[in-house]
This record gives sequence, structure tokens and C-alpha cells, in this order.
Amino acid sequence: MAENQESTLPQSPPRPEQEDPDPPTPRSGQPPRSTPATAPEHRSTVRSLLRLWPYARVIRWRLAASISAALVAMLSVLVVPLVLGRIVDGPIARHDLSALWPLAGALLLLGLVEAGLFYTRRVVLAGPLAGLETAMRGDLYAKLQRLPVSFHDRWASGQLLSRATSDMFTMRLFLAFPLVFLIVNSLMFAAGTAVMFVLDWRLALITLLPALPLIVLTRHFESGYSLAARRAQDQTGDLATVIEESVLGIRILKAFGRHRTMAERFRSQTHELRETELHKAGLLANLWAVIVGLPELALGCALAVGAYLVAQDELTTGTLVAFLSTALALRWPVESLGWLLAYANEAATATDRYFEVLDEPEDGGAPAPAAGTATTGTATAEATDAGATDEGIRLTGVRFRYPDAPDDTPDLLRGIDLHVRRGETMALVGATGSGKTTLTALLPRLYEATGGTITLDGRDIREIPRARLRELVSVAFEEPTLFSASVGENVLMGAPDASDEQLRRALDTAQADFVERLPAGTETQVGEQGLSLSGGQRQRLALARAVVGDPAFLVLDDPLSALDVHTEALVEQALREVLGSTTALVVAHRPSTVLLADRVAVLADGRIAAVGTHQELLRSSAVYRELMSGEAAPVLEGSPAR
Ligand SMILES: Nc1ncnc2c1ncn2[C@@H]1O[C@H](COP(=O)(O)OP(=O)(O)OP(=O)(O)O)[C@@H](O)[C@H]1O
Repeated sequence: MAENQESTLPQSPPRPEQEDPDPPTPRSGQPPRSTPATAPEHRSTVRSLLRLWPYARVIRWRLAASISAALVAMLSVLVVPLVLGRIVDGPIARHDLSALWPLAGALLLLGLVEAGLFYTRRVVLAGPLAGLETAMRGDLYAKLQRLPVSFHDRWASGQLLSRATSDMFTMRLFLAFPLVFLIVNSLMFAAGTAVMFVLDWRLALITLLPALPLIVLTRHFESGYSLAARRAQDQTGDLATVIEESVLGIRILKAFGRHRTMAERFRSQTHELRETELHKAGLLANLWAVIVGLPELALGCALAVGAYLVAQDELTTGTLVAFLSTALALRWPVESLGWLLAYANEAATATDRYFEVLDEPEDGGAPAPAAGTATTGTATAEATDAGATDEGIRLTGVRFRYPDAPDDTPDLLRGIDLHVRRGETMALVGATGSGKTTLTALLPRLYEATGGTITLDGRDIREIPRARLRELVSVAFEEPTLFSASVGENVLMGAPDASDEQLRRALDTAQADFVERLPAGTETQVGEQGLSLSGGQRQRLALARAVVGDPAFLVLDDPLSALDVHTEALVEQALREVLGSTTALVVAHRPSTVLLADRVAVLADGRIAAVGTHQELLRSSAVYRELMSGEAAPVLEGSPAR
């Protein structure tokens, strides 16, 4: 199985709030959910945008061709005033129409060249940019698959969704247009300024007077705008989360009549986003007013002074026309500066947000195997595959705490010592919230133990490549998640190379005979999250997925909880056969599930309190008796075991 098993096999441990009638408080506001990891005040737009270079590098020649085409097109615009000046001082001043035609033809040619070059600029870049966006999105998706479950616990799905969609679009658009025109317009501005100085330096100085206040203003604008841009993009992510939760949880919202509460939250978030967008528009409008107003004022002054100079015979009319036309041709590069800078800021923010995910460490900070640990090291490195040792699953001093657990709480698991012999089935029982699901999630390394060692047939799981580990350890969690694919595809996620016979056997084991009655059998599409199936049907498919590959180690988290008594008995009967040929850890809440196991381990206070057969524990363990009888069972929900 591939590295991306995290998303295909087990799901995050079920949360107590999943069935809460009140829509859960959005997790925005928690660190990576809506607050930027990099404070925008400290980031440089250019440095952020430079991070796009490894992707842009692939299309650098196309980018260069596009910039060149746009540059030549813009420069041809600058030649137009010079031709106009010649027409005014030549054919028009001398009333010589025969000299007009070649110059008029030149103007027409310049127009055609400009149109052709702008077309080329777009065509040259469109295809490669679509490829670049695909590559970036692919990298983001692959990264999301590799990141540990603890990352997904922290990040709201809407934040990730907005990065994969709107942020990606912003970055591509920046490379297609604003980047090209920031370069081209700057060069055109420099060339136009040079032309103006050549035509008349006094008028050029007057025209350039607003440059200084404009530079100060744009710097000020940039810092304010980048903050607003970041806020807007984070709010878009939060909004996506609310929409997603509303759609996925529509049954609960309707059943409890909470759609108004959710709609209220949606409205308030859209209102916040609207406010931010208006703030951005206000900033841009202020900048624009100055960017457009100041040069117009300067141009008016240049016109007055130019007219005076013409009257004094210090300047020809043609030169004045050429000068003013050049100055007018520079209006676009100057006026466009406002939104080009705004867009560059949006793109820099999108780039930051994109790389915040790509920069996340992938191994989840797994501590290295302790030196000298008896069961680790090269001597046993190949044990699991070679079967050199016969140890089954061994947990030694295993500790774990969730990264976001409050500082003043003890570790959830505080030194688990447990040995499941090879071929044995061990049931794991404990009070609600005692950490059973968490413990099972440590075996396939969905979470990294924060202390101690876990070995499979003598080999430390940290030494086994993740993909191999997840082939060895198959998991079915209590909350079965299916994907919008066919029944067969969902089950075969547990073993893509399994034969039809294996698929049929797995479905038999899980008593999933309902599949035969589906319209297209195993080819039937189950809809998004398998919601077209009942809870019990989903759970049986998840069980089939866990057993289809005949895994060496099987972890089942209360896999029969949604089944009726009759079906449960049938599944248990079939499961016994599977469990006979594998080493299994089965989280159990009910005596019927416990009876599947050879021995039972009791989890209490973050440790294994007792191990024995069902009968032995009934005699010797008061905690076990309480758990099995259902009388006064300790409840630790919502807090680590104490
Ligand atoms: N992703 C998470 N981040 C932080 N805390 C979590 C996370 N998942 C679970 N917890 C907390 O860890 C504790 C143990 O949860 P866990 O799901 O392992 O218990 P459990 O014994 O399997 O419970 P149950 O029998 O109800 O399924 C609970 O207090 C829970 O709130």
C-alpha cells in the first residue's frame, strides 16, 4: 500500500462532539486554522514571491518570451508619439499631404505589430501556466497525503481547500499577467522617461515630480494591503470550512433544527469577509485616486509650461505633441501600478499560505529508536518480513500525549506495556476516553508515540518504511469512512492487488451479503462518504477493507458496534477464522466482542492495568467486572485518563 494510506485506511479517532446537536465552534482562530503562520508584517512580498521560482523556472523561457513580446508591443506604443510629432511638424506644418501616407502607414503597422505581439504573449504562456498550476496542486495534494494525522487534526479542511483552489488560481494569474506587466511597465516607464528627457528635460522634470510622493505612498499601501489580503484569504478558508461542515452535517443540522444557528454563523463570516474586502477596496481606491490624480496634475502643468515654451519659440509644436503623447502613453504603466502591486500582494499571501503547508514536517517528529533497545537494531531489522522472530506485537513503556493537550494534563498513555503473541487476538477494553482508539492508532503510526517502543515481530515500527508498515497493519475504525467510489474500490483500498476471490472472501467475512442486492453489486457507487449506505453496511465494508489483504497484524476498533445482534453473531463467527491466522488487537466495548479474543487487556489510568482471559479477569479485576457488567463503569470522556 502506498504512503498515502493515512487518508484511505483509518479515520481520525471519533470525537465526542461528532453527534453534538450544537454545531461545533469552528476551529478557526486556533493557530494554523485561520491565523497566518508567518505574520504578514514581517514578510517581504518579493521574498515570498521568489519561492515560486522552482516552479516558474520550468517555464522560464516561455515567461521570458511572453515578457519580451509584451515589452516590444509596449515600446511600439512609445514610437507612436514620435511618428505623430513628425506628422505635425512635417506634412501638417508644410501642408504636404504626399509625405503623410508613409507616416500614416507606419502608424498602422505599429498598431498591427502591437496587436500581434499581445496575442503571442498570451498564447505563449497559457499552456505552460496551466501545467504549472497542475504541478503545484499535485504537490500540495501529495503533501497532504503524506502529512501525519496530527497535522489534519490541527488544520481546518476549508483552509486546505482554499489553498488548493483560490490560492492556486491567484498564483497562476500573477505569473500570467501582473508579473509580466510589473516588469514590462517598469521598463516602459524607464524608456518613456528617457524619451521625455530627450524631447525636453524641463517638461520631463515637471512630469516626474509626483514620483517621490507616489513611492512613499505605495510603500505605505503595501504594508496595509498585505495584512488585509492575508485576512481575506484566511477568512475565505474559514468560510469554506463552514460550508463544508454544513453540507456534510446537513442531517444533524436538520434533525436538531440547528440550520438557523449554522446560517447565522455563515452570515457572520461572510459579513466579516465582506468588511475585509471593502477595506481592501478602500485602500486600493485611495491609492488609485492619488496615482491617477497626481500625474494628471503634473501633466497639466507640463502642458501649460510647454505651451508657453512654444509661444516663446523655445519648443516646436511637434515636439510638444510628441512629449504630451509620450506622457499620455505612460499613463497606463503608472495607473496600473496600483492594482499590479495589490495583485502582487495577494499572490505573495497565497504563496505564503501554500508553502505553510508544504513546509510542514512530514514525520510528525518521531523520536529515533532508543539506542540499545533490545528489540531494535540491525540484528532484527528484517525480522518482520523474514519472520526470524516470533514476537507478535510488543509495546514497551509506550507514552503518548496529543500535541494540543493542555499543559497541566498528564500524558494520555503513561507507560503501556503489552505483548500480543503472534497469532493471538487480544481484546483491549477500557472506559470511554481512556485512550483505546489512540493506542490502536499508534501501531500503523497514524500518530507517533511520544515515548517507548512498539515492535512487530521484533522490529521497531519506526524502522519499517511507512508504506510497508501499513501493508502489515490493517485497521478498521469504529467510524467507517468510505469514499465516493464503487463498493469494490472501497474494499480494495485495503489491498489494491487483491484478487476477485479475496474480495469475495472479505465481503463474506464481514457478512456484507447486502452487496449482492445492490443495483450493480460490487460496482455500485456508494456516493460521497458512502452516505447512500446504512451505518451497519458501511461498517461491514470497512471491516472487509481491513481483512481483504490477509494482513499480518489486524487492528479493529470496536468494528461491530453498528450491527444488530444477529448480524454481529454472524460476523463474529466469520471473523474467528480470520483472527486465527493473524495477530490482532481488538478494541471491545461488549462482552460479545471480547469473547472473540484469546486474552483481554484492561486500559486504565494510561496504563495496562490487567491482562488475562475473560474468565480470569472477571475473577481478578474489579475494573474489568465493572466495564463488562456496565454497572458504575468509570467514564473519562473528554479528559485524559487519571
Ligand atoms: N485528535 C485529538 N486531539 C486531541 N485530543 C484527542 C484527539 N483524539 C482524541 N483525543 C482525546 O484523547 C482522549 C482519548 O480518546 P480515545 O478516542 O483514544 O478514547 P477511547 O478510549 O477510544 O474512547 P471511546 O471508548 O469513547 O471510543 C479523549 O479525552 C479525547 O478527547
